[in-house]
Amino acid sequence: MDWQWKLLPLLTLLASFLFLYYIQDSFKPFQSDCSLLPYSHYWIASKHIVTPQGIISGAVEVKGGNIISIVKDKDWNGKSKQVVDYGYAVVMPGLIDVHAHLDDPGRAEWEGFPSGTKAAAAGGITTLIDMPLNSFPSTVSTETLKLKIEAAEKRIFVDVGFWGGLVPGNAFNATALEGLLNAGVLGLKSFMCPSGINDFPMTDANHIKAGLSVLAKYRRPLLVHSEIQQDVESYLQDEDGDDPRLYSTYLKTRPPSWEEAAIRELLTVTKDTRIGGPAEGAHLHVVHLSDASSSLDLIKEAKRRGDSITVETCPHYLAFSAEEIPDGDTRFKCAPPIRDAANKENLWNALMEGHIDMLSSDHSPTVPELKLLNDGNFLRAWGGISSIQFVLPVTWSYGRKFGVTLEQLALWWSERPAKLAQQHSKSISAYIGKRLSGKVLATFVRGNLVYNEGNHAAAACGALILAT
Ligand SMILES: NC(=O)N[C@H]1NC(=O)NC1=O
Ligand SMILES: [Zn+2]
Ligand SMILES: [Zn+2]
Repeated sequence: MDWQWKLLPLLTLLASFLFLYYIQDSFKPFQSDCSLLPYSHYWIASKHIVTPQGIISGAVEVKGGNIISIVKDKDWNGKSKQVVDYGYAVVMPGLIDVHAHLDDPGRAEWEGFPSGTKAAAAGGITTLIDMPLNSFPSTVSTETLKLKIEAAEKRIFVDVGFWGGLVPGNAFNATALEGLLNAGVLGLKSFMCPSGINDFPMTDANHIKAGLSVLAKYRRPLLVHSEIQQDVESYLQDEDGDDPRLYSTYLKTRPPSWEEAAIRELLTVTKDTRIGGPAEGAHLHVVHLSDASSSLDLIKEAKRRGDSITVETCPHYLAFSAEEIPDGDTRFKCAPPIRDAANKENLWNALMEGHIDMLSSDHSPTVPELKLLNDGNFLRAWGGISSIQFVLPVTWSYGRKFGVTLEQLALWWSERPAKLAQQHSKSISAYIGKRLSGKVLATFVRGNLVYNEGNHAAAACGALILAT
């Protein structure tokens, strides 16, 4: 049913132009607030087009919202055609961000659907999957998903899908979970430590096991924030202990052993996802891995054993290191925390070697007041980094030292995330590649030029992506 649903807006568009199509030639300009381009049939030309068969010089033909052909220079004559020529700038698949917190409804002043999806478009992201927490209420039931959908409708500039929340209140209620999955969430997300959001309590291995058995039937993934509190006392210490304005004070409160403990616990459950196991068909995805040592080793071992498990990390763990975070600069506070430079290097190595499967933003903004920028108290400030607009240039800039290729960017940011969310990337974006450090020039979503050098399309024409 999925493809039919996606075709619907396309058909509407086609139907309205059908009459004109027959009396005019196919290059007839069309007027749509959805796109900054006045054509629905055109070619995107570039010397660097990232395709599954490697990088080519040529053009991508787009018609009625779909890519209908990709041609190499030698087979193409651009004359008398509608061409958007990006020269040496890179044309590549749009990014799919599987981990973003848009806080609409309920906390739209942190980030709303319009602002968040415009920032995504400016960053080359053409699809984002919204996390079930930080909005109010949290997305944990069919009713609360409906509120999300209502808040998003006609207000999104890129495509948006939703993860549902797995919480103690629904974990043992298969009917409730099935209702949520039937209503269209692409999978579920849970926390193994306090989430910082009151109506999103944490789950333990029993909740997760129960959730996975329902997800197995739907063949949809469970995403887990994998940290378990180890030493509550050090976590709670504050003024009486070390200086809360020092990043090192915060770092000590969330050691790698938290991640390791959570992943160790998760692996007791993921063994059920092996072929022939009781939860075959379910998949577990570890979000925002920060610890590149024991935690990563455990995941590698589970993959070798045949568990259905993947792992992501985020640009902030690849770009920053604990040593360089200035005192009181709580913009860098996130959980799990940014660790030392050696760990960052190991995360890059793991990514390059294929042990980390994909990247996501974990875009988790809030209002400046809750970041406590004046106090600079790392222990009390909101944990979460606002980043959605910058992830592609950041990955490219910091990855060059490690020899990152454009194909790898497409693998980590488009292909693997698409597989996790069971989406097929249809969209394309262009950004300046090798000669500069990487800047998104333009973003196309379903054939619409939604972002072009600082300008956004007038209308919010992103599609809602609901699982069927
Ligand atoms: N609630 C929420 O967004 N938490 C996120 N922030 C962060 O830094 N890590 C998270 O899991
Ligand atoms: Zn998290
Ligand atoms: Zn998150």
